[in-house]
Amino acid sequence: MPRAPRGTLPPEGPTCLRHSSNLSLCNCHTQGMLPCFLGMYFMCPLTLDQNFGLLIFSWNLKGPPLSLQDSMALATALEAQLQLREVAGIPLQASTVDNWNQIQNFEAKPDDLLICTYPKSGTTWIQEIVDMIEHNGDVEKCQRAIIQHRHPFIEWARPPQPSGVEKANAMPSPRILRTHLPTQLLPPSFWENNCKFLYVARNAKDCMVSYYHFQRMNQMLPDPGTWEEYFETFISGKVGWGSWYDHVKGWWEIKDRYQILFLFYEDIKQDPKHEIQKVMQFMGKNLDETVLDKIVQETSFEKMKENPMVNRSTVPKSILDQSISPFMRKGTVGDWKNHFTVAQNERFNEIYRQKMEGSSIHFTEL
Ligand SMILES: Nc1ncnc2c1ncn2[C@@H]1O[C@H](COP(=O)(O)O)[C@@H](OP(=O)(O)O)[C@H]1O
Ligand SMILES: N[C@@H](Cc1ccc(Oc2ccc(OS(=O)(=O)O)c(I)c2)c(I)c1)C(=O)O
Repeated sequence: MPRAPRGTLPPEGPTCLRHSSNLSLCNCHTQGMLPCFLGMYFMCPLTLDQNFGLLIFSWNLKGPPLSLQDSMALATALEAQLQLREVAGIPLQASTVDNWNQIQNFEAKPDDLLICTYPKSGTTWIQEIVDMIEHNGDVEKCQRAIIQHRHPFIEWARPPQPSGVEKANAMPSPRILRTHLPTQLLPPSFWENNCKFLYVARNAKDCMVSYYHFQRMNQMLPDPGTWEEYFETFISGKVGWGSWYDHVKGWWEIKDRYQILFLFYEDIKQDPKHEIQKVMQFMGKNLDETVLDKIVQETSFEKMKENPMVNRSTVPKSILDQSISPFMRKGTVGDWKNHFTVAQNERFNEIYRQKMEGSSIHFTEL
């Protein structure tokens, strides 16, 4: 089905993509037969992933068709939702910013474990590892829900669906939660309750590449533009959850002051059993060798790519278009070498040196 490029409106106004006609003329909207969704590049999906549902306006028009002017105004409002907004200089989703008070007032509990990552650092991977450890390697228990719903995402908000905070509040303890927030934006109660934090860092170059392909396929995010353009966007930190450098430095700097297990994607890749053992000990669990081996196997990239509970295949194509780039894309270390030019690499290395100056963090890949 043809789709208007992100961030632009077709000249005739928004379109009902289900029926490929102008929204204001489309019968399904005017007769109130269907709960319909404003067109543009939103595809009237009826099976939206819960997390994204409220991005999209829904209505049942029983009255006269929308005028071109009204439909343009609605489309503009929707487009505004796609833009990131800032909290203390960090770009976040608009709906997260609207819900900021609730997020900041979240009441953590002392036995909470918070999975923390910069986007595209292996969040899904560590979530699956943690879930398998929590459930003693029981694959069926880990199939109870898609991974997005297993560990509440504390800054996620899509009213009127329950927010990440509301989901966490409804969850029995001990809770496992997740966030992409940098340290300075974390709800203070996590520090006050001396919670456990599990941070996974991934080298900046592979993160950039992974985020670029994710923005290409995620229809709810601004189009990343060309690779050259995205290179600048990423370096300047104008992406969701802000600058990679500040995020990683921030968590690294405080790791010895709190209960933080700081892991590297590259280490998990190189020796998964060893790193999974560290996670197990941090969680206060003791699993025997055979269970550990099973967890290594079940959380391999190859297995997870085929697992519908983690590979995002349940998310509609109108949101995550995996024909553009799969969510489980490559899962390797060093894919940046297939993207960076020699000049980009030299420039990146110099910027990296400046931004990371004074930090003792060391990545095996960089
Ligand atoms: N089991 C696994 N092993 C290695 N990488 C994995 C993995 N599961 C997911 N990933 C990778 O983690 C990245 C997604 O991170 P997140 O879950 O934080 O969004 C993707 O990287 P690539 O785009 O480089 O393939 C994805 O392929
Ligand atoms: N600005 C909007 C829309 C919006 C929608 C999606 C979105 O992207 C992401 C959501 C979740 C993510 O984390 S993860 O679940 O994949 O780990 C990521 I990375 C990107 C964003 I940013 C914004 C709104 O406010 O509604």
